[in-house]
Amino acid sequence: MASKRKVIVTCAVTGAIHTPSMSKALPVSADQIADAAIEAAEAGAAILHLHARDPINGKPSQDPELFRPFLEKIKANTNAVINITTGGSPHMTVEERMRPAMTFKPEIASLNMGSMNFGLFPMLDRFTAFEHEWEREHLEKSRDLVFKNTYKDIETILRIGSDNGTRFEFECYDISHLYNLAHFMDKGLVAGPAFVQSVFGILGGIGPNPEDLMHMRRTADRLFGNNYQWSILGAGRNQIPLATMGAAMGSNVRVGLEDSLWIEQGKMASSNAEQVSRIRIILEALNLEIATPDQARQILGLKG
Ligand SMILES: C[C@H](N)CC(=O)CC(=O)O
Ligand SMILES: [Zn+2]
Repeated sequence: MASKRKVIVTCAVTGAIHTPSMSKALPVSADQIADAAIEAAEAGAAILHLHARDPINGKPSQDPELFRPFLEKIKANTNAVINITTGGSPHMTVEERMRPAMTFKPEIASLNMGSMNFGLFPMLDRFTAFEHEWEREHLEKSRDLVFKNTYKDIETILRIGSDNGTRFEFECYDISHLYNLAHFMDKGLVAGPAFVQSVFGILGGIGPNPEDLMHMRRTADRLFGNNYQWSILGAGRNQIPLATMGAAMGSNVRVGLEDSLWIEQGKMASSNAEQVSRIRIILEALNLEIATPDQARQILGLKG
């Protein structure tokens, strides 16, 4: 009997989009981030995508010394693959964003495959009470915010990565980002299989509709053939439905409170692990199997 397809589950534990006043489940301190990540790994996440926050007010930070304590605790308690953000927060410079990946040389780092408007302000319709002033500003300022990752920025990050043996989770928020990735593959700066994380439902990028998924898949197949591993990230309420549709089409999946605070329509998730468990039940019901961290390393060609 043919073995079941192994699906790589990524959990994005805290991110830099949501703010502490939006959900009590959002991990902020190093211990909270570590414990949430370990729980998510125990629930089935093979890859842990990590950002850091100021422990006092929860503001996103790329200070390597804020990453160090939770990285040590996570590595002491799981063999999950560590994926460190280079996106940081859209309000940061490229130099600032690169610091933790350069310091810790992780197996994987995220890489946004282009510049874009990054519309977070629609969340102001849903969330109105904020403990810290920066939280409202963070959303308000996104009306006039461009997340910058030029071809020069991307090439710089790719070269640093290859020097450190770090491979990338290529965040593709739109079709043009797939062409940017193809450009760098043609230039020999990206060795396959490329781990393509297609992002759906962030204002400024592609929408969260089944046709958008199909178009991303069709384009990626044409550009990369089978020299890529596809993964689905649905923002907000689209997280579980799009991950389900993607997995049925052959993709890997990403969940976590960075991308969505919800577990279902109108119900907030109590933890990252709850989202991992929910998608695991669905994947196993689809007769698929969860990839272990070492299987994910093998599939993605990671340094281990
Ligand atoms: C939509 C996600 N925030 C994509 C992301 O995780 C970016 C990064 O950290 O580099
Ligand atoms: Zn991220």
